[in-house]
Amino acid sequence: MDKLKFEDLGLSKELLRAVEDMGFEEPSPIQRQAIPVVLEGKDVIGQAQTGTGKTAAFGMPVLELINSEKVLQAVILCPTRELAIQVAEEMKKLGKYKKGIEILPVYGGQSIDRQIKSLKKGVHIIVGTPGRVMDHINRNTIDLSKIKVFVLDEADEMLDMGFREDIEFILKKAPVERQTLLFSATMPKPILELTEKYQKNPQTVKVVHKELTAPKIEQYYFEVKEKNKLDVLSRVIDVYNPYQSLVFCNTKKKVDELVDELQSRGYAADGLHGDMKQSQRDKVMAKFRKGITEILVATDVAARGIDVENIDTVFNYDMPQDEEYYVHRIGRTARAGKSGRAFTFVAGRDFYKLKDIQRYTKTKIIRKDIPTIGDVEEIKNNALIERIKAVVEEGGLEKYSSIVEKLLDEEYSSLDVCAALIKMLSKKDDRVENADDEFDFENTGGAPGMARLFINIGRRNHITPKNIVGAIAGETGLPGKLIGTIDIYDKYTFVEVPKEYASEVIKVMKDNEIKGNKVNIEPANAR
Ligand SMILES: Nc1ncnc2c1ncn2[C@@H]1O[C@H](COP(=O)(O)OP(=O)(O)OP(=O)(O)O)[C@@H](O)[C@H]1O
Ligand SMILES: [Mg+2]
Repeated sequence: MDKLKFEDLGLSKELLRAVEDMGFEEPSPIQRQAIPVVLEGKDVIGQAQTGTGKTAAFGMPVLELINSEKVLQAVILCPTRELAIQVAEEMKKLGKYKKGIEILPVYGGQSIDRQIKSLKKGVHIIVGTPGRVMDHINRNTIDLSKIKVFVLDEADEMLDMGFREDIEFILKKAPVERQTLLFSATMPKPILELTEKYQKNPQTVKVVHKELTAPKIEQYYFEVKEKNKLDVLSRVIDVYNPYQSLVFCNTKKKVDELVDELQSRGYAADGLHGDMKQSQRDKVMAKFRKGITEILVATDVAARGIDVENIDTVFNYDMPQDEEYYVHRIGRTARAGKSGRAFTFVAGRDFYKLKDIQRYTKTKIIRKDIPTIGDVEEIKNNALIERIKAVVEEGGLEKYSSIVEKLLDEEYSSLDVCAALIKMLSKKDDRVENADDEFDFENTGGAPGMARLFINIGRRNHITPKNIVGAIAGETGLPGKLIGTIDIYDKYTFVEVPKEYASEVIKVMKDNEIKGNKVNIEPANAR
């Protein structure tokens, strides 16, 4: 069975040529198994891991099942607009040599008039989202009476409660003798029971694996506190240096916030969610596909089906709501035989969900230590050393030598001069100075609700408790009465501040000055 080539699957030479153009050397297992069954005219439930070519597994036989008569013969439904666009693109590539076959993506947010114009010209296959397809049915601009084949990509998602009514409405408009194909990486039982209703003697084509997730994804988790997620994300990105990554949040608001924060830290990040205008969504996707955007922060709108070649890392910044979503989210990496990594942030009660996910996917998600500031620095230093070496190797430095000589004449050592230059260089892209995730304010010995902080002020000649409270209040905007100093010793003091402000106080006061004395501040239990 595994020896079957594209030529053995009963496909026309037009499709074989297209597949060759696309660089597919041999069919993937789901393609080997599903294509002949669909060509035989059977209904199919196709399940195979993410990134294993399910699109072509239904796309190729769909293209073979239709003829050039100018009527709508196939409908492919997808849960999101981005996926509809992508699947239509792949279908167009596959159908490149099938002359006179028109394929049209039909999705919300795009001018309906323009779609109607295109539909009027005669279209053989539409790839659409349920809402917009329904809209066209109601306007009589789509006629399903000649439909031969119907595909639900991401079938479980499409048949989930949210989409079911729309799907049923659409399916009822198609002839009963049509073929119905369902594809997804996940097929939860309740959905399988439902398929009876929509299919006739469906044949299940399941590429069996022990685990549900794609095999080449290394799966890790970090134990984090909610408030430290941003710093942990920055550190992990700095240390692992992903080529392109996808970061999943559970809400649109969180996506917007995280994008702002990442951008202000200097990362090439962008966001994608359902509240954005379609033109904006299209721009974001185009920039991400081109590799201009390195980090795409998204809601689950990007979880299913999206195929971007260079995503090597997926972050579950928020724990996915259900097990299936974990599978689809991390499946945005390690596609078509490549490898990838998935990092899941586990905060508090998420731990129980993590266990459920592992049970469902039959995989082990391995705990990883959060990179320390030291790790980040080491990586950055190494990168800097490499950069400097490369510049030295490149040569052409004569022009700058005279400046160095001038400095050396002034009795600075060459070591001092170099160190100063490196300091100037690395200040530019220092994104993690404020990282604070190591702080634990639970056992600082403060009064209830308060965190006890240790402050070292060096030579604190004329510093009084009032000075300290005043400085902290002034710098942080925290009401002075909330801050209680405990004791001033020779060179250090303890301060108590409300726990929820403690990390902010440390951030703001660190490397600050009180009466001309440098402040060093940390939780009392960190010493
Ligand atoms: N036979 C093949 N050989 C090489 N690459 C292939 C082959 N078939 C498909 N691909 C490529 O593999 C990638 C993943 O395919 P596709 O998007 O169809 O996966 P999928 O199984 O639908 O995944 P998901 O469950 O995430 O939707 C695409 O870039 C596709 O072009
Ligand atoms: Mg797919």
